[in-house]
Amino acid sequence: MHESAPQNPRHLDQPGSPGPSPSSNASVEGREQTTDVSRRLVLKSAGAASAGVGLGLGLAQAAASPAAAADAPRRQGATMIGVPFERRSTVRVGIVGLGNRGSAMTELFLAVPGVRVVALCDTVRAKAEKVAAKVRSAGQPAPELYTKGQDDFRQLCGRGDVDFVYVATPWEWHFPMAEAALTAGKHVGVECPAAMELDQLWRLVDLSERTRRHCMQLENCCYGRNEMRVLRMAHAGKFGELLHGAGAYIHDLRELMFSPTYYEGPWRRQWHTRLRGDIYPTHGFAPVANYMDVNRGDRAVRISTFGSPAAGLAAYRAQHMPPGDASWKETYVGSDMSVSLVQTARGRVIRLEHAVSNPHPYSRVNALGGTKGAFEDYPPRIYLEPEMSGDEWGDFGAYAEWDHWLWKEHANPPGGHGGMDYIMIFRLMQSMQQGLVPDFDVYDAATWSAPVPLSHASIRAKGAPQEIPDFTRGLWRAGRPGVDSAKP
Ligand SMILES: NC(=O)c1ccc[n+]([C@@H]2O[C@H](COP(=O)([O-])OP(=O)(O)OC[C@H]3O[C@@H](n4cnc5c(N)ncnc54)[C@H](O)[C@@H]3O)[C@@H](O)[C@H]2O)c1
Repeated sequence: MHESAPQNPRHLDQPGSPGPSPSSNASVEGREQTTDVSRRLVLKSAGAASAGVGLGLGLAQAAASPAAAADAPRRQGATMIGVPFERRSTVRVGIVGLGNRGSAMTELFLAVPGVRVVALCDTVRAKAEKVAAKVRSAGQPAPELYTKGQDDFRQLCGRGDVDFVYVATPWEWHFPMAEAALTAGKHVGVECPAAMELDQLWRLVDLSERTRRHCMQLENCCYGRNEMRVLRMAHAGKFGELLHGAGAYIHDLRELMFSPTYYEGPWRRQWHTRLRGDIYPTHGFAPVANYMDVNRGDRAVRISTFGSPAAGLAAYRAQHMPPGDASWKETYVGSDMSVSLVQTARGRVIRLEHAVSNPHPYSRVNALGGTKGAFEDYPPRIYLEPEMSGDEWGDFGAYAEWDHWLWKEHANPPGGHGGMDYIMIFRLMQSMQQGLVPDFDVYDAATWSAPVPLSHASIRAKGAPQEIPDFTRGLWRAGRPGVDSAKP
């Protein structure tokens, strides 16, 4: 079974490397540790508890509250909101991590006109050579390879001829790699999630502001055809006043997580020995955050999470793994199903779910509701007044006129996940070539990833709400374009 699941192009995967986290104390032996992860986030959120951005507070009251901004570390540079890329006819890309994801995404970078893949990095030389062959067969010069160990990505980041670094490595590497790219003066796009700890998210915000380089969460689901259509309809008022939404990552990854060959080592499974909550929130959270203009007129202010027992991975191991397999040393603490509720400054509610360890058909839920109707995905269905009535869902296919211009222009995009990967890369490269403001920025990356540490902290605190920091430091109130872009 291949996680990218070409059988169903809408399935999203997570592809890994062994080795302990460079930045956490997580135990490979499996005992959950009260690591820096939970300590740091509890410290941060305790301060924000006085934020006054409470349940049901209206926008005006929320806006009047100084506490979220007060909780933020001191700004070290001007905001990156609304900052355009420097215009360049050719974008020169360096790619770090050439496993399942990095290798497939290289093909998409190569498919966009005006993009050159100039450097590749992976600790496994054979993987770099394989992807280099793809670059050459696309007619581009042989890329430089960086395969001399776990820190060679720093050399790639330091090259003078790289404009953009794409990071597709195990989660524990996302932060150090994004940090290195920004520090070297490069724009960086990071796979999901952007970082695993709250202080790392703040550090990315600070670094992006200081270096004047964009740090972006490459959340491909924001570019799904359904998501973009719902986004446009929501912004046009078709659902009325938006009230609630839901997003999820429900994907049975047991076979892949125990496969000796699919990921580069057991990194993906080992995160289940460290954190209890929603360790992969962005696929579900980001599209709904876009519908609700989070960081563009609304703000995610707090999260409460409850987690079920962790039983699925141990049950799978008992059935499939031979005695003596290294996995028998692991203790899984991650909740098989974690359910989070996020409240926004305008009082809206977003439900997030994460479940990857039990039998269940794939779903990102992707739901939205307002005063005039509702949408639910998997399968897509819509209920809008006055078109529908009598408790009968309507045909979402009938609303194709609401497709985003990117989908109207690229009806059959290449690549996996139904084409949204390509649409995202095309749009990002277009923004860099034309000198546009990116559709999403470091504030979105930090907000969408914040449930990783905060859901863990909430579960440990018996579901107690954890304040989500205002990474914009007060600038979330102004409306501005995002993924719902105008055609340039
Ligand atoms: N957005 C999506 O739809 C999507 C889909 C799949 C994977 N992902 C993300 O992509 C990332 C990679 O997943 P994957 O399935 O490709 O995993 P993988 O294990 O197949 O690939 C990771 C690669 O990183 C390399 N690597 C590890 N440490 C490194 C280091 N220090 N320097 C250089 N290279 C290093 C490994 O050798 C491996 O080739 C993860 O963050 C995952 O969540 C996102």
